[in-house]
Amino acid sequence: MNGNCLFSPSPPPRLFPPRSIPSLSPSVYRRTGVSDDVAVECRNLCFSATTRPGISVPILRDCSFRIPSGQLWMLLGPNGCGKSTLLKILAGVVNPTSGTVFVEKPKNFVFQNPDHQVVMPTVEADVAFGLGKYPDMSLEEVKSRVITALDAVGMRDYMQRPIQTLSGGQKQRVAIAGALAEACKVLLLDELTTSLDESDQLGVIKAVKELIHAKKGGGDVTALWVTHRLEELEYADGAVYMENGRVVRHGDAATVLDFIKAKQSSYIDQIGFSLYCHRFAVNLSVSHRLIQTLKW
Ligand SMILES: Nc1ncnc2c1ncn2[C@@H]1O[C@H](COP(=O)(O)OP(=O)(O)OP(=O)(O)O)[C@@H](O)[C@H]1O
Repeated sequence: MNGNCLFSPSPPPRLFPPRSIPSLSPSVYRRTGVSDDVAVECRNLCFSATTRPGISVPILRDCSFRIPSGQLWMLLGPNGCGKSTLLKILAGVVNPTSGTVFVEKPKNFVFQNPDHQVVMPTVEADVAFGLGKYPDMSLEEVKSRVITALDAVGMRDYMQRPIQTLSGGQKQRVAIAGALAEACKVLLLDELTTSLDESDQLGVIKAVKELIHAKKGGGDVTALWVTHRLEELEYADGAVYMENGRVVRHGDAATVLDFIKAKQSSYIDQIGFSLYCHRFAVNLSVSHRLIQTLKW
């Protein structure tokens, strides 16, 4: 590899959102009272959006949970329950209305669509791109970080590949490697597998799980993964389940999965009972009409 191909002396202007995100309001993003083995913690977090006519609409209501360091957690819930809003608050892109948030730094946000995040012509240059903000870093250090990060996501053999020749899942892994190269401690991953085929979905989720459990890429990495797919819970250590802006359950993945399945089956039972009642009523009405007709 030719390390000199990684950078021009001054990095090109950034067209896309940075991978490392500055916190908006330090007063709500603090570690006060959070133990050292916790990577993410929210306490009584609320967020309301103000609509055009000036009406305040509650989106997140009193959300509290904590994620231990070095674990992969999933954030689940029905459409519109507030998952993306919560992730944006954790990323520091949106400020909460009240409550406190702690997210270990450096933290990185990986977007749903990798094309919004992979910006350079080759895999190697893309993973190195974020390191351009450390002008004193030697090329050897850059090279070593790029190799370690690509190794962590199983993409080392693709180092010289043009980005446009990669599949969606491979691009996701390159985006994750870019975050790891910057030695991030917390990865915030927004529905990465939504647009991927089944093998790419598994490839990305396994890469994240392996890097967390193998502690590759240097130190403990913690990930929070937003998903709609219940089957992805199988790969998680823990989960947060939301409904209507509230955290309804959080804890180990198996317990949260059991809770969601129980909810689903009670919902199916309710529908079944309603259908049964409906059919019974229809049958009754038909029988009644039949009797009337026969009488006539
Ligand atoms: N700035 C805003 N103004 C008004 N309403 C908003 C705003 N941001 C989010 N919402 C509303 O808040 C609710 C939660 O949105 P959010 O995108 O966080 O949900 P989600 O769980 O990520 O949904 P999905 O699973 O469909 O992606 C939605 O009803 C959304 O319309």
